[in-house]
Amino acid sequence: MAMQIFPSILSADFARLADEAARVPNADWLHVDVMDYHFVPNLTLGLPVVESLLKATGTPLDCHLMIAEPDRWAPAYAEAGVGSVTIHAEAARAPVRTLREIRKQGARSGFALSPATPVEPYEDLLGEIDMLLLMTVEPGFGGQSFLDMVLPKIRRTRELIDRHGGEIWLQIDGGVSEETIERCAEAGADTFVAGSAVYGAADPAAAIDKLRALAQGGVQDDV
Ligand SMILES: O=C(CO)[C@@H](O)[C@H](O)COP(=O)(O)O
Repeated sequence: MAMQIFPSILSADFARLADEAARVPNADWLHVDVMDYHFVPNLTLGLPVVESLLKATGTPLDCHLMIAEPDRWAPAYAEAGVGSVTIHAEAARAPVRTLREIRKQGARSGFALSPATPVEPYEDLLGEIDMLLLMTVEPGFGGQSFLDMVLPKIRRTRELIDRHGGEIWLQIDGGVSEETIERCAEAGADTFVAGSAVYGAADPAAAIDKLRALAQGGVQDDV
């Protein structure tokens, strides 16, 4: 299983986003946290900034919509050229329709679960999803501590995905660091969002290489 590292620009300098994207040429994708002060108690950026970032970097964008009305706004991100658009289970009112609309616009469809949201009720949705995101902190802020309680859910989700048989990425987001990434990989995650562990490092590109190697090691140790 290839391990992917997605630096979160939430921990980057928002006044220099193009430069910050260029500091991580070895990133698999760039993770963009869209927050609206309603679904989460924080406000970041929206579609106009994402459109500018698309022009400024060749790295594909993974937009994580932490907003109250994802059904209304998600398709526009896909239409703009974002490679992956993720909506939250707790906010979406018509997830099947919205996930299909994201795919119809040519993007990968992502579905996110906050730490206390169980995965089992969404098993029937797996056919509509290209990436399942398990939050390992409460959504809203970077720099929080990793929630160990999510590890059993990562294992159960890996089992569900393998049983489903599709090519669904299992993404983890929140508190991913050199201390936590091996446990997540061993539990079955293959796609890792890292904000402070990358942009808080003196050399963000080297931090990505280290995280990727640790994640790969977490899987190999388990075999
Ligand atoms: O979605 C979020 C927070 O809601 C994350 O993407 C954070 O930005 C991750 O930051 P670190 O925990 O890695 O610092």
